[in-house]
Amino acid sequence: MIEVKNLHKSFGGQQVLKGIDYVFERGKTNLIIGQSGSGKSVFLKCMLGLFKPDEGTIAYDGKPYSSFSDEEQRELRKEIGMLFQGGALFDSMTVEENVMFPLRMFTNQRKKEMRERVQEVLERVNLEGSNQKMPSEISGGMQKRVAIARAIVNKPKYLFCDEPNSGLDPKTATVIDNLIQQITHENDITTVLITHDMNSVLEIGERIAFLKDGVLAWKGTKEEIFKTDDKAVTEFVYSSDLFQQVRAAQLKG
Ligand SMILES: Nc1ncnc2c1ncn2[C@@H]1O[C@H](COP(=O)(O)OP(=O)(O)OP(=O)(O)O)[C@@H](O)[C@H]1O
Repeated sequence: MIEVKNLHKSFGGQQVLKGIDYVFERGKTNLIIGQSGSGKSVFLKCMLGLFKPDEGTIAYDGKPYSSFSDEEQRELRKEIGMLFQGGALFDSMTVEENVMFPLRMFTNQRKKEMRERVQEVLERVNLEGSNQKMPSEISGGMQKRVAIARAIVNKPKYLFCDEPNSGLDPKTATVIDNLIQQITHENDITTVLITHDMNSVLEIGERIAFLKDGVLAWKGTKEEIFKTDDKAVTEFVYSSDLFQQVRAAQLKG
């Protein structure tokens, strides 16, 4: 669980986050949605410790980050898995080397142990047999699965995903969404996922935080987002054809 209280962040004179209170639940896919420039990435970067909030607290399983010692900050970094937009694999490394990278960085495991763990996670993302391939030799969807394997290889407590679906066709995007959700449930991870994809909202929006101009304008579930009359949310989600079609079907049925 990640508990955010009264989070403020400005750059120069521009207030980007204006006092956000929110709880990201453990074992759930927690989505952050909102228009471009609403502050989603800045919010994520505050939780990753890349930006220092001007005001407010972020607590990881009950412990505020501001009270962490240097050692505890290092420990927290080990407990975080990150899935970057575009996958961000190392092009010059094989699939196995990519996935092994966090183990080399953060553990003292022997090669045999690391290889066994890599094998386990590659099997989990259905990529057994691809260990020695280079990223350029596999499809975009497979690259995302390698990136997921790398993000979970260290058994993270927290998984942050920045638009994990970007650049994928809708069917592959759904496979990736479902995989992230299954892994979140299986391992009881607190998963925070930024998305622009309304299909993801429908598929895995167990908890949704809607940001508007740096304010948490609405929160709820994928079931609730169809029922809300909140103007800011409806304006945003019904700009998507998919939502309009689902709403029309609901009204008919
Ligand atoms: N390092 C920075 N320095 C100055 N301003 C920044 C910095 N990072 C973000 N901003 C500003 O904060 C605002 C919110 O940006 P942010 O990237 O969080 O939006 P977003 O909701 O993630 O948008 P998008 O959906 O397009 O990725 C923008 O006006 C942006 O210019």
